[in-house]
Amino acid sequence: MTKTATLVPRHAGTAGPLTSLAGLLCEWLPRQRWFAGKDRPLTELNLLSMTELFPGCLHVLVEAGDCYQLLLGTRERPVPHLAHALIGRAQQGPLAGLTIYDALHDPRSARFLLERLRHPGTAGPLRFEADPAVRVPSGLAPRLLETEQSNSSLVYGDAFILKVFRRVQPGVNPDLEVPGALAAQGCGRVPAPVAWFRTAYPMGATLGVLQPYLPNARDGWALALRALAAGDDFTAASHELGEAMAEVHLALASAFPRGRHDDGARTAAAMAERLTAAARAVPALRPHVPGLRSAFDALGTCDPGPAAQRVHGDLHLGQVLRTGGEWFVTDFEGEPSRPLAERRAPRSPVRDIAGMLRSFDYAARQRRPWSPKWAHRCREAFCAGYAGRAGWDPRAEPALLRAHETDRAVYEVLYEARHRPDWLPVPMAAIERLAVRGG
Ligand SMILES: Nc1ncnc2c1ncn2[C@@H]1O[C@H](COP(=O)(O)OP(=O)(O)O)[C@@H](O)[C@H]1O
Ligand SMILES: O=P(O)(O)O[C@H]1O[C@H](CO)[C@@H](O[C@H]2O[C@H](CO)[C@@H](O)[C@H](O)[C@H]2O)[C@H](O)[C@H]1O
Repeated sequence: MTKTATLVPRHAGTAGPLTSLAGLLCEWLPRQRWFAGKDRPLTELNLLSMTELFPGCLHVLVEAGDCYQLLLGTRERPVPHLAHALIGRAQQGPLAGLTIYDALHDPRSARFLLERLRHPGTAGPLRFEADPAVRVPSGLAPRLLETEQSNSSLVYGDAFILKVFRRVQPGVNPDLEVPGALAAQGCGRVPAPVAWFRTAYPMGATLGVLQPYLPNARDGWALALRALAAGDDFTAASHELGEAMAEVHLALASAFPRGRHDDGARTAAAMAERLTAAARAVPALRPHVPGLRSAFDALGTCDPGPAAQRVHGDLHLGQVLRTGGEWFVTDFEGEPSRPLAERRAPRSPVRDIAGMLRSFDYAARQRRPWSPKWAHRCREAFCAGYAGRAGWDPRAEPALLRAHETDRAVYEVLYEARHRPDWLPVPMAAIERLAVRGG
């Protein structure tokens, strides 16, 4: 399928005139939801690699603060049905005269990409691999998910979903590593990878993962909002979610080496450091810093809870899917802004529990007037479900839970300030509450 694979050596593509590829990308990248460097104008980027994946589709890695993966469709003439995916028309450089699109929006390119995954092999520095035990049929119709995402996902015939990582870091991506390891443990709560692709240049890194698609699934966020709007109880679902998370934590603890019990003082110092960095970026946090710090300091004296282990790392209601009366857990990438080594390190499982508890609060705050009792009931049910399976009750050590919830709320403040400033009041309300209680 792949005819040629051209690796363009590291090459400084300064923005300059907006009609070069680099110039077009400097305009286009900051408009993408998954682009992290929105805080300042993008004036320069480096083209790290460019590989022809198939005729009319280039695989590109660019350095623009971080390394980003792009699939660029090139056409001789504008294509009206791809107008929404237009990057622009290059007037200089190797692509001069071509109209360039985000190829993931183009069904033709998306079909070719699936073909590549169905046939393991290489294309320049790219390597396509697959689980030989799973048969992926050809000709499945692609559709690009339009949900708010940190990456881009293509669904093929409602049978498989391909996540194309946008921000690429060296090393194996946990979203390939963890589901693979959990499948080997027989954990049925996480869809197992069936094919994936990586690059060897300019670093060894995972680029995308194909998994079975869970048909007719609704994510926990949509289900929680629906329950809230209808005045329905969500405690039974929350209880089952707690059980499911405990199962996933147990499987993670068997699949990966465990760490020691968290050293409270060290964890508190790391949390305080994240708070300092967040307060530097978000002035609204600054008055609360002393109160929030005292929530962390309590870690020095409270029970450390369960030993550190691999965790999900960015758990919230949007990461869990329900279908056939069961919960499934997705997206093991961790917090996208953190370095990969940190995301792969053993952490306290309380981190995940805190993430989900914060998510009940986020959901409750979508209703007017907001519904703290609803969130409280969900928290209790989730913790009870977790305790029943894991043998450890997250409510046993309130200071531990509060410190992790505070750390998570600080992350959320930074996340919202960068990506969705309109949402900032949601984690800020929690910050105000946690700072007072912590103080
Ligand atoms: N195996 C799956 N089956 C069905 N839907 C899925 C599956 N995996 C992910 N999704 C959905 O795809 C969307 C994006 O997935 P996610 O892993 O959260 O991406 P990102 O890391 O880019 O935010 C979410 O709406 C999620 O619910
Ligand atoms: O893109 P990801 O799913 O990997 O996660 C990032 O985006 C999430 C929002 O889409 C963000 O989650 C926050 O908002 C949710 C509601 O939209 C809420 O349920 C979560 O509790 C809250 O943290 C997540 O933090 C971020 O990493």
